[in-house]
Amino acid sequence: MFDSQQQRQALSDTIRDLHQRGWCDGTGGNFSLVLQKMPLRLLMAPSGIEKRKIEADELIEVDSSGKVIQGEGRASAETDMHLKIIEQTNAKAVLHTHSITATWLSNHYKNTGKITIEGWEMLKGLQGINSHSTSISLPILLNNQNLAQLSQAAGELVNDAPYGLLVAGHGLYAWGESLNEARRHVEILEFLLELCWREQLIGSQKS
Ligand SMILES: CSCCC(=O)C(=O)COP(=O)(O)O
Ligand SMILES: [Zn+2]
Repeated sequence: MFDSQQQRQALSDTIRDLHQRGWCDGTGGNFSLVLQKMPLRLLMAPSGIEKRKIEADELIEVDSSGKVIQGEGRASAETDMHLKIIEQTNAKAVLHTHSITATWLSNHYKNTGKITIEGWEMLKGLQGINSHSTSISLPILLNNQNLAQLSQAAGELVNDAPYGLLVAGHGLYAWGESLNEARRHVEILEFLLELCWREQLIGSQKS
């Protein structure tokens, strides 16, 4: 079992790595790790912090109502989304990225409410998938600055979602039963979205 300092280090390392991938530029994205389930204690990046240089001691602890219980700064504007996903699934970590690919595709497909992805070997990186011959539907929610409404809408979808969902014109939420699993799911989903985007680009060049 990791102690709290190791968890801080693991989460801040993950955030900086995701920044290096170009998936949370500037202050974009937010990230959480469950320290304790009952009562809930969530380790999170504070609101408005640059993800490029976040350090372990800058992370804050948040309770089940989104109140900061340890550390400096405000809770993320999107804390409700993290709380809802953790409340409704077995997630121990939620990673929210703002890649160009997820931002563009979620906007492009927002009227269909989902992106269907099928047939790729990399699908097997998602927990529970054992064959390329499968199909996932990544739900897309319309963006909403009212986080109570956005998280309620997310709550209706998370149990059928493939460890991820998109918010239109905004980004990806991915989760897992450990920080490692959540990170793998971000990498897999971002990879699959990148394939969709490149297919779109090739398609639009042909026509
Ligand atoms: C330029 S980031 C806009 C806000 C956002 O979508 C995000 O993920 C970061 O919000 P936070 O309050 O966690 O800084
Ligand atoms: Zn965001």
